[in-house]
Order: sequence, then C-alpha cells, then structure tokens
Amino acid sequence: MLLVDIARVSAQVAATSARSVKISLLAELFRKAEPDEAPIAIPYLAGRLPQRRIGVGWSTLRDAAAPADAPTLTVREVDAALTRIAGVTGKGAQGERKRLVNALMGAATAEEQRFLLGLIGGELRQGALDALAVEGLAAATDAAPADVRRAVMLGGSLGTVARALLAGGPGALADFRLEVGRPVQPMLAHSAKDVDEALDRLGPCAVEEKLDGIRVQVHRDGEAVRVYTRTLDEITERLPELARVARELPVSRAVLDGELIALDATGRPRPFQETAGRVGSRTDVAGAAVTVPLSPVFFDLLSVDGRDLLELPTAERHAELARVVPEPLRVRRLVVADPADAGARTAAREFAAEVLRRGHEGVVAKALDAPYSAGRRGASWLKVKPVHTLDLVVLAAEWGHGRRTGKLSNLHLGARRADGSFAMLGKTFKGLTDVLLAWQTERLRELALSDDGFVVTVRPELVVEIAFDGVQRSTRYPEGVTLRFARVLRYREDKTAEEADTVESVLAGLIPEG
Ligand SMILES: Nc1ncnc2c1ncn2[C@@H]1O[C@H](COP(=O)(O)OP(=O)(O)OP(=O)(O)O)[C@@H](O)[C@H]1O
Repeated sequence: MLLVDIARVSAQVAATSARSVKISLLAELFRKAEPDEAPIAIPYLAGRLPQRRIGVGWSTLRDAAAPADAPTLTVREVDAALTRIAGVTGKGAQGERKRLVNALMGAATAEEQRFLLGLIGGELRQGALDALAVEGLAAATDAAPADVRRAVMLGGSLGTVARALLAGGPGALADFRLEVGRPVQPMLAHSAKDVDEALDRLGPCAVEEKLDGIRVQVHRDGEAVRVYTRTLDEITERLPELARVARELPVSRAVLDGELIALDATGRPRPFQETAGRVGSRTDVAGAAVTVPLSPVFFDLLSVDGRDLLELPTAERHAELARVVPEPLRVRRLVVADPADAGARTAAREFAAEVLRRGHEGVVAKALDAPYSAGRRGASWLKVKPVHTLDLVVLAAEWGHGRRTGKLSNLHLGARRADGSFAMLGKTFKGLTDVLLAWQTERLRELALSDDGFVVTVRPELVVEIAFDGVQRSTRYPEGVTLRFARVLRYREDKTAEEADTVESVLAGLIPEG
C-alpha cells in the first residue's frame, strides 16, 4: 500500500462528518491492505506515530527537500524510515536525523510531504479514529464489530487484532482470549462528585480506598511472573519484590489487577514521585528496592487457575480475590449492600473520610453486579476525589525569566475536543519544582514545532495533571472558560494525548454565575 492511499483517505475521513461515510472509506482501505500494513495504517490515520517519539523537531522539518513528482513511497518504507530516525543516537545524531528526514521527504510528493508534516507535527490527530477503524475493519472482513472490540480489549492492541483479522478472517478473533502472560487493557473509572452521588448512581456497591500509586497487572504462570503497566508495558525486571509476592500466592496461574505504592513505616503514602521513580528506573533495581520498597495492593482478580473471571459480577470476583490474596495485600473496602439504608450511607461517608485521613487520594465505588469491562471507562466504577484534577495536554511553553531563564516554564494547557484537536484553557507555572522544570525543558524541546523567542509551540503529546480550584468564564480562551488557580501536580507519562480530559468534562465543572 502506498502512503498516498492513506494520506487521501485520511483527508476524506476528516472532510466528512457522516460516521457511516467515514466507516466505508476506512473499510475500502482495509480491503486493499496487507495484514502487516494495518498496524501502521491505523495509527497514521489517527495521526499517531507508532514509534511514539522520533526526536525530530521543527528545525529539522522546516526546510524539507523538494518534493518528488510521483507517489512511490510505501507505508512499510515510511515506517522503516521513521524507525531508523527514532533509533539515531550519540554524537552527530542531529545531523544524521536531518539527513534521514531529508531522504524521506525527498521521496515524497507535495501531497505526501504535507501528510508527513501533519503526522510528525501532531496536527492530524483524529480523536475517534480507533473506534471508527474497528467498525471499518468489521465491515471489510464481515466480522461483528462487538467481536472486534472484545478482541482488542483482550489482545491489548488494535494493530495486532487488525493484522490477525485481515490475515485469518473473523474466525481469527476467537484466538483473543484472556491468557496468562498477555496483558489486557485495564478497566477505568468515571468520576462522581461525592460518595452520595456514587451510591445513587451505582446501587449496591463496594467502596474502596483509591491509592495514588501505579496501576499494575500481574500475570503468574507457575514460577513465571510478569508485571505490566496501565499502558501494557512490561516492567517485571524493575520490581523484584512484586514477583516474589506473586509467587507466594496459593495458586498456580492468576491474573491480578492492583496498585503499587510506596508507603512509609506508619502505612501512609510516600510522595508519588518516589513510586514513579522506582517504576521508571532500570538502574540499581536491588538498591532501589531497599530504599523505596513498593507495596502491592490488589483490588481485582481477572483469571485464576485457568478460569476466566471477566464476566463474573464484581462481588464474585472479589470473593475469589479474597480466597487467593491474603488481607494485607488487598485493598480496603466497605460493601454497601443497600444504598437506601441511612446507616450504610453514613458508614460509606465515614469510610471515605478515614481513607483521606490516612493520606490517600479518595475512593473508588464499584457496582457489585458489574463484569470487568477491560479497556473501558465504564459507568460501573466511579472515583471520588476531593481535589479537582484534570489531565491536560501541553500545547506550548514560555521561556522563563529570572531564576528560570533558559528553562521552559509557563505551560499552555489544552483539553481535548471531540474532533481530536485541543482547546487552550489557560497557563500555569505554579507547582513546578526545579527537577520538573529541567525535565520538561528537555522533553518540550524535543517536541518543539516552532519557537518565536517567547513561546515554544510543541507537538501536543505530553499529558500533565493539573490541580485547580474551579472552572470560570473567560473571554480570553477559545471555549470561553479557564481554570482558577491551576497548578502542576505531575506529568502523566502513562497517558497519551487521546486520554486527556475533554472540553466537555471541563465545562461540566463550570461554576454557576452569580
Ligand atoms: N481501589 C482502586 N480501584 C481501581 N483503581 C484504583 C484503585 N486505587 C487506585 N486506583 C487507580 O486509579 C485509577 C483509576 O482512575 P481512572 O480510571 O480515572 O484513571 P486515571 O485517569 O489514571 O486516574 P487518576 O487520574 O484519577 O489517577 C486506576 O488506573 C488505578 O491506577
């Protein structure tokens, strides 16, 4: 398949608002695709680079080579070229990258150059593309869309499923079962304003402590243990203590879901950065495990001794978890069997208050009758946190003054629109430590698209968690709202820009006037 085929379909999909037309355009493209091309074509259509980062900034892109006359570039060639560019390191890397970029651009027509610039510059993002691609794949192969969706959740990635589906037809989807050793996308939560709202929306539920650590999925098969992050990256080697704990459980095979957190001697959480530092670091694992030991706290069991538990209601999965995992390794929870009962409501509110007193983030309430919806932000898990936070995308940053000269400081923050673009909500440099300033300066320079001496515009990719006191009206920003007292809590490298909070969710928090 040629790059130009994708470039054209991408433009056609963006140009129509009719969902059914978008789906048939995609289906037509998939019918022509080789199985191995799908894992490249889908991210390109969504405006994402499969390599995630290629280390190419605006200065490298701006003076691209003269365009080719006729389209000859295949998607495989482009992918191989970008992988090569991403892999360039060491002395002279900048020059070598520039040479490779020029070679790629020189082989592209003007139309393809525009597409590549948009792709590399992050301007082609189409938020809902993955969901449309599922429908398009289903249409192209006569599979049921629900079966494709389920395979993606269990198989971990749309690209893998697309490849299997195009190669083997709908029958190949049956191979995507929950398997020990293959991570599934974790179930996620929606938000509720407070405990009462959560109880009203869920009915009978379990209210659990929400620990501010790192999500882990632990797969045990006999003596073999593998640990995966929320983004399904394997981090087993970095966490010897977790593998040890998992090996001691009285089962031979299991898939567990939980949170990993650094606690102090009294059981209170240590700063989040310490947990994140452990999980992010490959060096001196043994030493780090002694200075910052991490405690696993399990809250779900997805499979045990060959039985797949995903479809079982929460209450039954929790009972299985209690059978397999000893109490100190399980999340604390309070079961509210009847939310209409005033006593039970009071107990739930008190439980949540006590969790906060112990230094944790809040609670997650989970409907007792719901299955485990892998990969979904389902309505059956509701988180309640007293501090308002949003995960926003850094759109640009301003060069600092005084003590911050030479550092990128004031961040321009964006929320996601339905079409995949971002709306700026405001700026902040509050909450940034020296370590964060140094880190973000380096990262943002890699993502830079332009620099006018004051503001560096970046590829919208970095997600930052922002605390704020409220949403208020403002004529200075495109959606007519801004955040009050926005401050940086941390970078969320485990989230992609597609997972950032939406303009819609920000508007829902608007403080009524008057
Ligand atoms: N008891 C719990 N049950 C489920 N998730 C929990 C629990 N305790 C902590 N968590 C964490 O909370 C996250 C669920 O919240 P959510 O689905 O909103 O994801 P998130 O956006 O990463 O959350 P946040 O930004 O609030 O940390 C999980 O990914 C997990 O890491």
